[in-house]
Amino acid sequence: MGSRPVDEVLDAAAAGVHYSTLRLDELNINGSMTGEEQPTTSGVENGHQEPFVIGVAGGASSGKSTVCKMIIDQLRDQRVVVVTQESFYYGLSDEELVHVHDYNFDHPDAFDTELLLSCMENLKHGKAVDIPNYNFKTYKSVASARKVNPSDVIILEGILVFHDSRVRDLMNMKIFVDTDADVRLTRRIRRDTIEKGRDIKTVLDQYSKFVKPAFEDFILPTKKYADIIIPRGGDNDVAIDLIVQHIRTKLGQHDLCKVHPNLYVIQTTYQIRGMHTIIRDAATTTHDFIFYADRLIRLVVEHGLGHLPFKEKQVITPTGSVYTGVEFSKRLCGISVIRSGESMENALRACCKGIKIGKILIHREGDNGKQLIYHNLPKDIANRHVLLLDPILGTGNSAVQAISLLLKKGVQETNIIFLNLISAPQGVHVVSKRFPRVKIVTSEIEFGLNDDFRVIPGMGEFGDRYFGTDDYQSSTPFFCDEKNRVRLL
Ligand SMILES: Nc1ncnc2c1ncn2[C@@H]1O[C@H](COP(=O)(O)OP(=O)(O)O)[C@@H](O)[C@H]1O
Ligand SMILES: Nc1ccn([C@@H]2O[C@H](COP(=O)(O)O)[C@@H](O)[C@H]2O)c(=O)n1
Ligand SMILES: [Mg+2]
Repeated sequence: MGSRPVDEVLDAAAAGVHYSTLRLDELNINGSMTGEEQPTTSGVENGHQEPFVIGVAGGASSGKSTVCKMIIDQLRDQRVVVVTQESFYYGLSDEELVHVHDYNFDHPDAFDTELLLSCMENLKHGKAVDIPNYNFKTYKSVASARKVNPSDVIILEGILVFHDSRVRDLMNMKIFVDTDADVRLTRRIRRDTIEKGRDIKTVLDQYSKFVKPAFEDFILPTKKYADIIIPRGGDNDVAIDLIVQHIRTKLGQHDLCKVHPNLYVIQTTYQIRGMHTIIRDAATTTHDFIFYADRLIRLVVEHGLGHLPFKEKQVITPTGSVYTGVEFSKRLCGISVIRSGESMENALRACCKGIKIGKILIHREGDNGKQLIYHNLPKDIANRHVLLLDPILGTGNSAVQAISLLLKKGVQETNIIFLNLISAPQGVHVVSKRFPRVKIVTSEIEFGLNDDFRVIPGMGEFGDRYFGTDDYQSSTPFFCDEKNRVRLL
């Protein structure tokens, strides 16, 4: 396929066609399309783009896991998976267990490198794998393996991940976390006594007998293979930032927030990821779905309110001091897009006492045609800031209809904040292109749209799941097809 200017691609999307072929990773910074036109699924699944494999090595407690977490947090709109070398420790035999203090866990032979290699090769070729689940207390792998799906970015971290040349050769980027030996020892003492329940004498004995010599003999010599050496590990924000930028460039994917300055994705945390994991799970009960969706909606609403203009205000505290703060904007209303947007009304009411909430109903005919069929808006809406509520931004068609109506009613574009739980890049492009001054606040960016214009990975029909009118039950059987898509039986 030849190059197409970026505007043309976006216009095609805005016209309601080609959504399923618009991929952010086809847009390079110069605004041309790169690569084959593909349906909107993972590059891995399409077989045209291998995942980007990053190796993170360094001494024990140098901050490898911390660096990985920081990279993942910054790559928030990419699918990233971390594989740790620790998962591939050989289990100890009964005989070895008796003499566990003589076992060298820092020697390359302590790891099942053949199994690690085969898992990494499969992941690199887009196949899901089962990663062993190693238990540091029993010194054995537990029966239940961890299923790891292919992703855009695979991070392999561990003390000796650069030791075997075959493993190194799978890596697109090699990072060595270089932290002072005293710092590593201090952290190790804290971690092994608190988290692993070991006594300090055992920790120090293991350190001088095995950990320190192995660092010098096996780990430090692999530093020469690193493309990037990060001094001070997780404290080195600049290095992490540069690494993330490089990964994005290599993937041909650019931070949506940089492409669209009107887009605000709330800072992710493991709590937020955990809540998303629950509401995206097809097996989650209606009760749990509502509970966790409500928690996430509340976060999005609070974040959205933070974008309203404030006036400075001074108050006198009970100690007689002056506190200089701000005053909430008063001319505000919420507009929910029926039906799923109504699920966001309670959170808005809980944050803004007595707020007026209007409604818009858009009927979906197929997916190219969307028709506005009902609206009930506050009469003075033109003078208000509007929080537009819809948990899912997919193609952007409904949003365009809703925002067009608000503008027709005299609302200023800059006074509209569109609140979503999840947003597909296609929808973000479409809304931002038409209404660049509308702020979009969301909690996660999706991978894209499938051939039926549904958001993927998504969470199904939000309204049905929230209001309990769906047929997803915890017992609903499903399977993952060859492309790792969930199929209901
Ligand atoms: N920059 C840092 N400042 C303070 N503590 C840190 C820092 N980096 C890591 N830690 C702590 O040190 C311990 C080891 O870090 P971790 O990232 O797990 O190291 P590794 O994976 O290399 O063993 C953890 O308890 C972690 O919270
Ligand atoms: N049963 C085990 C297995 C490993 N170790 C130590 O873990 C360190 C590697 O983990 P990092 O997160 O620090 O990379 C390594 O130094 C092993 O000695 C252990 O103590 N017990
Ligand atoms: Mg670690």
